[in-house]
Amino acid sequence: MMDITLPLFGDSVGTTDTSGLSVDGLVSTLNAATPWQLNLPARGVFGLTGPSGGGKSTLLSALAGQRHCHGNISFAGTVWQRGRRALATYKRALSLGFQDSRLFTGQSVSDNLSLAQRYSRRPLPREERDELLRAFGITPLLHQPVELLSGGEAQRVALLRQLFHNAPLQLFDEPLSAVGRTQVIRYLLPTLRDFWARHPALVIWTSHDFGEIQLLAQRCLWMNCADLSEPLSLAEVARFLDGDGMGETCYSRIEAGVESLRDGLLTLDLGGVPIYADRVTGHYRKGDSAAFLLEAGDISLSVEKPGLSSILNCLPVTLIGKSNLADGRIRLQLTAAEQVFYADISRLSCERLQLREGRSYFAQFKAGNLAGL
Ligand SMILES: Nc1ncnc2c1ncn2[C@@H]1O[C@H](COP(=O)(O)OP(=O)(O)OP(=O)(O)O)[C@@H](O)[C@H]1O
Repeated sequence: MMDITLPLFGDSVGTTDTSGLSVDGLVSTLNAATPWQLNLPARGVFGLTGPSGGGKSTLLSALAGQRHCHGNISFAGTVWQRGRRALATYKRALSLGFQDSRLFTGQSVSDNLSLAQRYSRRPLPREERDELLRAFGITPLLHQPVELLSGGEAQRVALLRQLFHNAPLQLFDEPLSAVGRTQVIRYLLPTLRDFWARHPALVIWTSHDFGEIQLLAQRCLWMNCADLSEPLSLAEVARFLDGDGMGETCYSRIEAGVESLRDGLLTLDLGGVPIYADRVTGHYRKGDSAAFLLEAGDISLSVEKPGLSSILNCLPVTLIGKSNLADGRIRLQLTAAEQVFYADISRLSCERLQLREGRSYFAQFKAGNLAGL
């Protein structure tokens, strides 16, 4: 995974004036009927999701030059593919990470990471590498042969290897699918967000876990039956996922302004209402915008303002929609501060509270239920 950018085939066809990623009429064995078109800026995190077998991995390997295809690809002003002529993978300024980690066997964790750093054109300072090793829980594993790592450990090392390489285009193919969800949402995703804020790159993050994408990306590509969408809003993709039956656990993504962070307790401002999150590990400054996930099952609703409670968060909301879930519960669509989110409650609660669309209620949730901060 060397990070060398060269004009392709000499100066005659080598450069374009596009600074980001430009894909035009790209065809692999999978998508003759729907050539891929894609234009992304040089910086930003984009999700990529869609049904299994839709072609996501094929697209990533085509971008990396690891899959036979024809069409045009350029990145940062350099042509990577024109027609059937393609620049070798190692000459593209990218890294590609796989679900099955693909670490270099016969070497230790430390050897794998050192190699990525040696071939990086944007190497990280020592202190930052040490901090990432700690955040990813890799420090105690540094001298282990990679063959002895568990699936989740190997994925964390592989992801770290990509961060150490720090390429301008970073492609990820379900890189955290074997890592426990709590570790991913509470520690790894906030660390990644901090990392790309410090080291901007174009990142394409493929996952079946839409929660991961909601926490990392502002926009998302949808791939179904080899048909690639343009970058869509997260709300648009959430609608596809609902239609596809993939969204079993319903998370809402909410953004709020940072007020303060003291002793792991983060105070946020959501439309003038203070919201609290505890056990927060990311770096936040007053005035930042912070995004978090709230699971629909973690919200309770009251008709009247609740009294003093150990549940720190109490948000005035308006009910804008109700739908029946297959398991008998009711999914409520709520709005506050011009943001929409969901709460799942029992049918009995819905009847007892006599919930009506257009009316105002109080949504309560614990400080520990705000995930991803
Ligand atoms: N090397 C290959 N040879 C032949 N067919 C392949 C090969 N790799 C993938 N395919 C097929 O291409 C289609 C798209 O596969 P791909 O792995 O790109 O989908 P995906 O969206 O990444 O799926 P998933 O979400 O399950 O990882 C599938 O029907 C798959 O069986």
